Amino acid sequence: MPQAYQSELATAIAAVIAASKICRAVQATITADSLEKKDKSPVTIADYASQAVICKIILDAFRNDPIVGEEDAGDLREPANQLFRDRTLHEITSSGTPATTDEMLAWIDSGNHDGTANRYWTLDPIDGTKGFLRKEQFAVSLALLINKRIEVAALACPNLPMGSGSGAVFYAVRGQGAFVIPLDQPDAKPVAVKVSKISDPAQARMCESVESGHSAHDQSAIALEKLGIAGEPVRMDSQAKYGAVARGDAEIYLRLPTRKGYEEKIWDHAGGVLVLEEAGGKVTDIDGHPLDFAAGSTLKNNRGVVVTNGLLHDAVMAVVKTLKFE
Ligand SMILES: Nc1ncnc2c1ncn2[C@@H]1O[C@H](COP(=O)(O)O)[C@@H](OP(=O)(O)O)[C@H]1O
Ligand SMILES: [Mg+2]
Ligand SMILES: [Mg+2]
Ligand SMILES: [Mg+2]
Repeated sequence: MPQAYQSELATAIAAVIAASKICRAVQATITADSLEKKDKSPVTIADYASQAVICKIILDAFRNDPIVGEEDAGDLREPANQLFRDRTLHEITSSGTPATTDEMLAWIDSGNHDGTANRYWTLDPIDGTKGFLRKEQFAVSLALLINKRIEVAALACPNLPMGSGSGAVFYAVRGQGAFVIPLDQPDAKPVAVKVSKISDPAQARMCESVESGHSAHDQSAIALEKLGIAGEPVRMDSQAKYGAVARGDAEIYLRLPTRKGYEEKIWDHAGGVLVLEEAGGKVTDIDGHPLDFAAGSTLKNNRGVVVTNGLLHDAVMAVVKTLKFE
């Protein structure tokens, strides 16, 4: 029997690779250049160009598929942002995708679905925009959800070490395992991705967001101490943290709530979660509940995220339950 979702997987991998190349080109040239969105978070020409190109590739292959993307073209349509808009178009066309301004804006806005369909993609065109601006880690994350379950994921981490170079593309289909290929050699033999076998909490390595506004660093420090882990957590932007736990570079990724009422976005997790689970890892919220991807575009039924290699999950949860949050 042919394996399920092979054409979706091939499309997803091609899309995140095409977008990663644009992001890399922009990251090599920008000097802290971003617009501020209404929620005060930054967005760059690369976020927009990545979303445009990925939406185009998905729609060329699966014309009727809804896409729940992080960005929309509202700000780009503002007359005041013409230069920003033109530079975004320039990045897209110079990557080899001919486009008019109207086509570009329409591709970006095709990512405006709300996550209520039976089948849809969710896209984070640049996850970790703050890391991208610091020229550190970021990810391009794409996942296909069917009947509210993640079935296919492609997660490109252009700056993550990979062999002797950098740039890793993780991917997974539910039930088929997780794999990684080098971003610059997509035809290389895929390598199976597996979590580490460490089961002693004191030996574990923990990662968390660089941004203390995205994850409570004071609480994770307490968790480290209670688990008996010496040293500092590794701070890293984006869903590269899911890749790091999936391939055994770390055993724990904590994302602890910093403020009441924040709802995690599905595009910040879907790609990473399937890769992690197919690599043998486990993810829940801080109460030990599974992440609920059936609630629209946010994980509104969950608070925080606890990721482990599976073996350490109970030990980590026992400590997380003693922490104090807003
Ligand atoms: N208060 C908050 N708590 C948790 N995550 C938040 C947050 N405010 C913003 N974020 C999300 O944190 C993501 C980055 O995660 P990390 O800090 O692990 O790199 C951002 O994704 P984008 O960079 O795609 O906007 C954004 O969606
Ligand atoms: Mg953002
Ligand atoms: Mg994100
Ligand atoms: Mg983003």
